[in-house]
Parts: sequence; structure tokens; C-alpha cells
Amino acid sequence: MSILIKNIKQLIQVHENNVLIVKGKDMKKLPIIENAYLYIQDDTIVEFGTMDFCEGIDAETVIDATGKIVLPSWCDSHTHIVYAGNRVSEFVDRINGLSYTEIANRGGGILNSAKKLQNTSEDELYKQSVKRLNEMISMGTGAVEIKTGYGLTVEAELKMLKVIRRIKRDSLARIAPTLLAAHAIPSEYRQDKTSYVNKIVKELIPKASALRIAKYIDVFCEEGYFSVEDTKQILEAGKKHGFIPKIHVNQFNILGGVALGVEHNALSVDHLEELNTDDIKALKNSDTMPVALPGCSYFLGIPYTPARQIIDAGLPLAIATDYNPGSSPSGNMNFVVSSACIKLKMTPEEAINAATINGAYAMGFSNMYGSVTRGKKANIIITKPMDSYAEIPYAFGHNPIDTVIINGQLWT
Ligand SMILES: N=CN[C@@H](CCC(=O)O)C(=O)O
Ligand SMILES: [Zn+2]
Repeated sequence: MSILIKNIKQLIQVHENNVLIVKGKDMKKLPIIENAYLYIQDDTIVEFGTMDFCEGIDAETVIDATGKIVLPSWCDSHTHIVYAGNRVSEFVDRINGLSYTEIANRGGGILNSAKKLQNTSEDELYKQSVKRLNEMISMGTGAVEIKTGYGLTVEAELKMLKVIRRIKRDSLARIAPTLLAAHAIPSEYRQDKTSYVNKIVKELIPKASALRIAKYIDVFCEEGYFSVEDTKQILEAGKKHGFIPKIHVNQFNILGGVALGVEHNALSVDHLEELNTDDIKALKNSDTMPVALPGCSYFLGIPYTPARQIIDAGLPLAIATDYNPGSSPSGNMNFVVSSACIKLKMTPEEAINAATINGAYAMGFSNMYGSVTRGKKANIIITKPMDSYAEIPYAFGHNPIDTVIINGQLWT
């Protein structure tokens, strides 16, 4: 199977060499070829260049992209798309004045989703989750991290992992599975958090490891959830079983979790709505990717991650949807890219770098995804006609996507 896309107005995020991460000032650079072609064979990007060099190239499928932009698919490095039902009633409660924390303290929030998930069969959970993933693919996302964390019992967390395994096997999207058993303290452990942490460390992590599905271990390091000490214990237990740390940190409070993540070589530290100079210092000279989740700030009305502070300090930044039922019920990366420009004051170039190559890095996939590079996987977006790629974030809330190619196949 071969696809030739020709007469491309702008082919963007083109790298001759296999870049893995883009940091600081370099995030403002977005390499482009004007009036370009792109040639795909099977699931791989094989060739590209200006139209002057397209003569003689033929393919089974030829797409005329006159007036359109072509770019690598979005890489969404932080989602919780395996969940049951929704939390619409809490959305209405928040409009009527309750805070996210007040709802959680009443047994709503993550515990509400856990109750629903525990009572949902694996098949039904798979069905609901795949529907979300397919909608994300049609909006241009080609690689997705998926977390557990709505099980909160050994049995239900393993059920979530099995659902993620089925999705990974069946979908054309590239999936990064993460074990997030430390997402909230189950009500039966409210007075005895230590026993839940011990259960995760002694029982759940070994059982999850034996299933060989999850690659990453995550913890919600936050007041009322897991302390820095709990987080350390869980990350260390995870690392012993070969999991790589990725943590939820600084969403509401700064506890010191960023430095802890860096010390444990976390692949990413996510949220960072609150951030101080010690956090920035800790991230410098590390391999840890900071990840901003503007959809969560938008939905909950909490501060936006200070992206300018992060990038201007010479650090990299990725952006992701945080797609989940409680704090960000949307998998639309186009909206996330717009929000990054409008609310995080990132330039379109920075936002696109954050949503492609740096998102891929935050999943450990940037050797194969996140840029238009020969040999990389053919996950490609063709936009509707537009004058420049800056129109993708500019017209917020619109659908800029015309055609999606995922793993070398046209998505219909
Ligand atoms: N902050 C922790 N976890 C999710 C929210 C989960 C929920 O409310 O269901 C997040 O990343 O925003
Ligand atoms: Zn999250």
C-alpha cells in the first residue's frame, strides 16, 4: 500500500535527522517545506521534498493537497480514556458553586468514577473507551497514553489494564499504557492510607508487572491524595518491576513532587498549574518532560501552567488533553493547541512542537512519531484549505482536519 500526497501548501515539522525532543528557544522553530510532496509506503514515511522532485513518483493512492497543510498527527501523552459513564452531574454541581475538591471530599470525583467502573464489565468498558479513542483519531491524534486509576482495587485496576491491552492490540493508534493505581484513596482506606499504599506496592505492582501491559507508573502527588513520601515509595516499587515513572504533580499545591520526579528519572511531570523556581531548577539538566494540560485548567477554572516561564528557562514542554470524566472531558488536541497559544502564550510553532515531537517524547515514542522524518511511522494530518499553519490554533473550536492517515492507512 502506498500513498502520495502532492501539491502540499506547507509540509510542517519536517526533520531530515531524527530529532527526539525540542527545548527552549528551539521550540519557536518549525521546519517547513512549501509546495511539497510526501510519499508513504505501508506504515512508513519514505520520502518528501518540494514538488520539483515529485516527478515520476506514483502510488496506489494519490491525494491532491492543494491549499492544505500537512503535519504529523498529534501525540497526546496524558489521558484517562478508559472510564465508565460520565460525571455530568458533578459538572452541574460545580456550575452551582461546589468546588472540585468539595465534590471529591463528598465521595464524588475519582471515587465516583471508580464505583462506576467497578460495576462495568470489561467488554462494556472496552466499547466505551474505543469510541473515545476513535473520536480522538478522527480529530488528528495518532499516539495516546492511557492510564488506569479508576479501578482502585486490585481486580478493577487489572481489568483496566486488560482493556488497555485490547485497545493496544486492536487500534491503529500507538498506545502507551500507564499504571495509576495511586490516583485516589479508596473510601475503605480513608483512615488507613498506608495500607492502600502497601497494597499497591506489595500486591498490585507485582500483579500488574506479571501481566506485562503497563510501561509507566504514575501517582497523583497532591494534598488529600498521595504525599511525596507515598509517591517515592510507589515509584521505587514500580521501578523495581521495570516501570518508568510519570507523575501528576503541582495541580493544586506544590509539595516537592517535581524534584522527586526528576530524582527518579520520571519521563514526564504533568499538570504544573502551580510552579516555583525550585521546580524549574530541578527540571534543568534533567531528561524529564514537563507537560501542561490546558483543557483541565479551562474546565476547572484553575490557573494555566506557566508555559512561558518553563520555555524561557530553556526547558522543553509538551501539551496533552488529560481526557478524563472529571477535569477534562475532551480528547480534542486541536483545542489544546489553540489553548496553548491563547492561554499559555505559546507561539503556534511552540504549541505544535509541544503537541507533536515533545508529546511523543513524553510517551517514549519520539524515535518513531512526532515529526515528518524518513523511516518514522506514517501518522499524518491533512488540514482543510488554509493560508498558514497558524490558522490551526487561531480559529479555536473549529475542526481543522480534512484527512487523517494513521499507521499508513486512510482513516474513514
Ligand atoms: N488530577 C488527577 N487526575 C485527573 C482527574 C481525574 C478525575 O477528576 O477523574 C487529572 O489529571 O486531572
Ligand atoms: Zn491526569
